[in-house]
Amino acid sequence: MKTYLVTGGAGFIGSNFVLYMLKKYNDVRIINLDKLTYAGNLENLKEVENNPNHIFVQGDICDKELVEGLFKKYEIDYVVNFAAESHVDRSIREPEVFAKTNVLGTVNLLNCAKNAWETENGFKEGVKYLQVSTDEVYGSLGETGYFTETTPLDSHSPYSASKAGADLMVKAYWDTYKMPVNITRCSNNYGPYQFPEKLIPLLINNCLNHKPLPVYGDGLNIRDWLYVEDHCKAIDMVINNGRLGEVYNIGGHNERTNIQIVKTVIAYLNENVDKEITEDLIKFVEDRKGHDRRYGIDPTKIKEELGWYPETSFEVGIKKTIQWYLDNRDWMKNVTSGEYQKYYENMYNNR
Ligand SMILES: Cc1cn([C@H]2C[C@H](O)[C@@H](COP(=O)(O)OP(=O)(O)O[C@H]3O[C@H](CO)[C@@H](O)[C@H](O)[C@H]3O)O2)c(=O)[nH]c1=O
Repeated sequence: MKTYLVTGGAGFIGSNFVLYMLKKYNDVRIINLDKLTYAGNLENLKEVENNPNHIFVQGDICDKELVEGLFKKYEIDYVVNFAAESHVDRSIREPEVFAKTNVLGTVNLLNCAKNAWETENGFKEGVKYLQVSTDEVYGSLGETGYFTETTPLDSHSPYSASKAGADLMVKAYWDTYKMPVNITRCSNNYGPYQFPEKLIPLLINNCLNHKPLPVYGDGLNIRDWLYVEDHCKAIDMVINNGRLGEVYNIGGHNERTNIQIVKTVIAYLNENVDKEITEDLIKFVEDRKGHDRRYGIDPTKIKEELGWYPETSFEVGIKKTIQWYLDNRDWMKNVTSGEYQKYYENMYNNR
């Protein structure tokens, strides 16, 4: 039995990872540490609520005593750090919280892991710290070319700067102490349980409520979309087989302009749900400050070294995703109303 400390496991990618791992393996135990900010939701984990291999702990990755306590209480083999403030627009308004959670939180996790895992001759056998990072640390591409693992870091937003800072701390623990680590850098994820501040669920939510669809700038910025389950599969592979100290880029090779995404969502909902959902809802608005023009990942390294490939094409993934939000309208209502958060805060405070 391997024990994982998964941080941010009630958030979008984190909860998908927890569900993926518990479905795939009977012999893993997951300690799920999540602060339950606005973007984390225990509703995402309902399927594993009664699974004895899933232990939920509400708390902050910056809390040294708490994290140290988890290492003392459980024999942790792997740390997978999903916990992060992740929304670029928010980071432009309030950068401090991004520096605190993303950089200092990562340092705290690294340090607690190091203290627990270090032996007289190095590190315990088989342990690993995996940092879940982002392609945004590489900055913005022109019309051609792709990010590879050797592309220099050139982050622009406070969000991506905080993620780059965290990545450099992880690298420092490898370079300085030879602590076993990996860093993964993914492109834009989409799928179930994504908080509707991010483009795709925001579009779905607004369409269903006949609200305008805000498109930043000219709508021609490009993102490389990755179905979240394919990302989870890649992380599992990197934990098990990634070469120590290495970075792996994870991307679906699905580049789309934002306006293409907007039109795809409208077309699906118009055809399947409501004829009043039309392109008239599109509203071009002021551009995001420092808006990166294009992200595109070259996933050759993870494909060649670990045999990873994305299983879900964008055409299939986007339909599955929209349908999931249609089938889970209560989830959308709960996460946007904050009701769920209050309910669970009470529940955990009363334990
Ligand atoms: C929310 C929103 C976004 N946009 C644009 C901005 C971007 O070009 C694109 C996608 O925006 P977002 O969904 O906020 O995602 P983006 O800024 O690319 O960053 C995401 O993808 C990154 C990976 O590339 C992750 O590291 C970030 O945590 C994640 O938030 O859509 C709009 O035009 N209108 C909107 O209302």
